[in-house]
Amino acid sequence: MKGVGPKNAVALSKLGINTVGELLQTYPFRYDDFAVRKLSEITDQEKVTLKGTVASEAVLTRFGRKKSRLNFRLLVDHDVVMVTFFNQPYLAPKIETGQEMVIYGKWDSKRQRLAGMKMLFNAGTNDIAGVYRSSKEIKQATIKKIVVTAYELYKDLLIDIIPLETRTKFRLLPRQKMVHDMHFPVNQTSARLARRSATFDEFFRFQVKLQFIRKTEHKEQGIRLAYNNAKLRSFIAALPFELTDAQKKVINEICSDMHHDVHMNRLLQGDVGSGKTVVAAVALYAAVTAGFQAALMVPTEILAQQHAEKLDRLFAKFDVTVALLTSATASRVKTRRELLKHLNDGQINVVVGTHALIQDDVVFKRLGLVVTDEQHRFGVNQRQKFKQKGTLPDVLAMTATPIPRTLAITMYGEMDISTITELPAGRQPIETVWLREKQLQEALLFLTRQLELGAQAYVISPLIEESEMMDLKNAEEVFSRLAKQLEPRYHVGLLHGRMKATEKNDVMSAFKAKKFDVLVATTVIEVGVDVPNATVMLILDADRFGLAQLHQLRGRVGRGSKQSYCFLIADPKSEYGVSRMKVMTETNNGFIIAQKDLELRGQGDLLGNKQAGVPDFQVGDPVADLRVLQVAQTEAAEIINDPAFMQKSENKGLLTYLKQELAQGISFD
Ligand SMILES: Nc1ncnc2c1ncn2[C@@H]1O[C@H](COP(=O)(O)OP(=O)(O)OP(=O)(O)O)[C@@H](O)[C@H]1O
Repeated sequence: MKGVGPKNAVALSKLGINTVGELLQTYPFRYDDFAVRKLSEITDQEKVTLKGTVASEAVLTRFGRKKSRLNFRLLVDHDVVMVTFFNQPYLAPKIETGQEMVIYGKWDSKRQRLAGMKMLFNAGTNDIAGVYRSSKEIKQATIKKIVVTAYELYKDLLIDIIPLETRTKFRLLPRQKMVHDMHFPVNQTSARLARRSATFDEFFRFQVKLQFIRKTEHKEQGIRLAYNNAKLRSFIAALPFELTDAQKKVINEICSDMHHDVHMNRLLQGDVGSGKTVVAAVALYAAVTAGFQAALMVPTEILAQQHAEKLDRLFAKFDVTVALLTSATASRVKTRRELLKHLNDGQINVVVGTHALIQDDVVFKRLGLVVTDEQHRFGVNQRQKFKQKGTLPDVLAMTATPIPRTLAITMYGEMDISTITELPAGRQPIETVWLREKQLQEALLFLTRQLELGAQAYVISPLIEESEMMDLKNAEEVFSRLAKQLEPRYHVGLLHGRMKATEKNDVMSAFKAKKFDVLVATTVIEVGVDVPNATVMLILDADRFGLAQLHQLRGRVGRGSKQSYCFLIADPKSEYGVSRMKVMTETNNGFIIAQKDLELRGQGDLLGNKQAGVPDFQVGDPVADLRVLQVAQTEAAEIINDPAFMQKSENKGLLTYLKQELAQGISFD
C-alpha cells in the first residue's frame, strides 16, 4: 500500500497486520476524549480537554539533559489554571500570552493543575481520537496516518457482509460507516454505536463460518463407521472396571454419531479423573472394528507415551495394533519411516501422537476417527489439516476444562456436546488445605507420614511465567531441598519442561514404577498424567496459578480409591488470590470451579488467558456480550440454513466473505 515501506510492513506484521483488510479491521483499543469540558464538571485525575487563554509567560525549567518542565497559566472562563508540560521543551516558543489554546491532559483538582499531554492547536472536527496498539518499531502517529490512507484508498472494498434485513432488524451500521466510525468517531456516541455494530459484526462472522463449516461437513463425505456391536460389548466387558452410567451414556451418544453417515464433531467434557480416556478407547476400538484407522492426538509427549501404553494394554487381547508417533519418534529416522509405511498400508490400526500427527508426510490408508485431548489446543485449524489430507474423519474432542454450557454452545456452536457427569464409584473427595508459607514444614511432615504408609506425592514448584530459566532454577532448588530432607529413606525425582521428551518419559515411568516416592515437577505435569498411587499434591506459591490450572494439578491425585490430599502453599497478595484459594478448598467440582473462574476474572483477563479455551475476539467479549453472541448465532443459523441461501442476492456479500475465508483456510483459534 502507498505509504507503507518495507520497514513499516514488517513492523505491522509483528502486530498481526498483513493486509489492508486486517489493517482496517484492527480498531483502536481506546479513545482519547478531546471534547472541550467545563471546569465545573470535571473530576480529579480525569483526562480532559480544556480551552482557555494563555495568561502568563511560559517558564521552562530544565533538570539535567533530558528532563524539563514547562509551566504557564491558562484562563479558563473566569478561573486560572496552571498548565504543566513535562519533557516537551520545544513547546515553549509556541506559547504566547493572550493566545487561545486547547490542551489535553490529566486534571489535578486539588492543585487546580492540568498535567498537559497534548497541545491541540486546532480543536479539529472530532471530539475523540482512537489510540492504536503500537510498538517500538512503529509509532502511534504512523499507524494513524496509514489507517487514514488505507480507508481513503480502499473504503469501497468494504462490502456489507451482514444482509440488509438483519442490519435493519438490529439497527446496525453499514460496514463502511461502521469501520469509519470505529477508527474516526466524531464523538463518544458515534464510537459507542460503532462498537455495538462491530461487536455484532465480529460475532456474526465467527458464527457464519462455524455454521457454514458445520453444514458443509454434515453434507460432505460423512463416514459411516459400521462398528461391530458384539466385539464392542466384549471389549467393554473385559475392562478392569464397570463403566459408570455417565460413561455409558456418552459412549452411546458417540457410537450413534459414528454409525450415522453425518460427520461427527463432538466435544466430550468431563471433570479431571472422570474416565474420559476409557471412553476414547471404546470409540477408537469401535472405529477399528468398522475397518477404519483411528488417531488420538494429545498435547504433550508424556501423555502420548502414557496413552499409548494404556491402549496397548487395553487392546492386547483384541487384535489392535497401536503405534506412537511424536517428535521423539521423528528423531529416529528408520522407526519413523517404518511407521509411516504401516500407517499408509493400514497395518497400524490406532496411532497415538502429538502435533507430529498432522505433518504433511503422515498419510493414512483409511482414517475414520480422530480423538483429540484438550480441545482448546487442537482447534478448527487442525481439523482443516486432516480435511486437506483428503479425508474428513469423525472428530471427538475431549476436554477437562469445562466451560459453562451457555458459553460452550455459542463458542463451539458447530459441535455437539457430551458430558460425563459423575466420577467412578468409590472415589473419595480430595481434601484440600490452604496453608501459609511459614506452615510449609507442617505440610511436609504430613507428606512424609503418607510416604511411610506407601503413598507417593507430587510437589509442584513455583511457576515463573516470564522466564523458563527461572522456572527451571526454582524446580531444581525445590528438588535439592527436598532430597536433602527426605533421602536416603525416600527417593525424589525431578521433571521439568526443558528435559528431552525421552528423559521426561523415563522419569514418569520410574515414578509409575514407584522408583521415586516424590516427584518434583513444574506444570508439565498439568494435564492427564495418571498415577493412581500418588495421593498427595503439594503446590508451592499456589497463588501464581489460575483456577483452571490448580484444578488440573489437583486432579493428578484422587485417581484411585485411596483418600487423597492437596496442599496449597500461598501468601496471596491480592483479594483475587485469596478468593482463588478459598474456591479450591470449598469444592472439587470442575464445573463449579469453571463458573467461579469466569465470575472472578475480569473480562480483560479472560481473553488473555488461553486456559479458558475460548477463541479470542477483538471488539466483543463473549462473556460480557453473551446476549449479542447468542443473537448473532441465531441470525447466522437462520441465514445459513435457508435453502435458498446461495441464490439470494442479499447474501452476495456474505458469500464472497465465506469464499475468501474458506480459501485461506479457516482460523478461529
Ligand atoms: N468406571 C470406572 N471405574 C473405576 N475406575 C475408572 C473408571 N473409569 C476410569 N477409571 C480410572 O480412573 C482413572 C482416571 O481415568 P482417566 O485417566 O480416563 O480420566 P480422565 O477423565 O482422562 O482424566 P484427566 O482429565 O485428568 O486426564 C484411571 O486410572 C482409570 O483407569
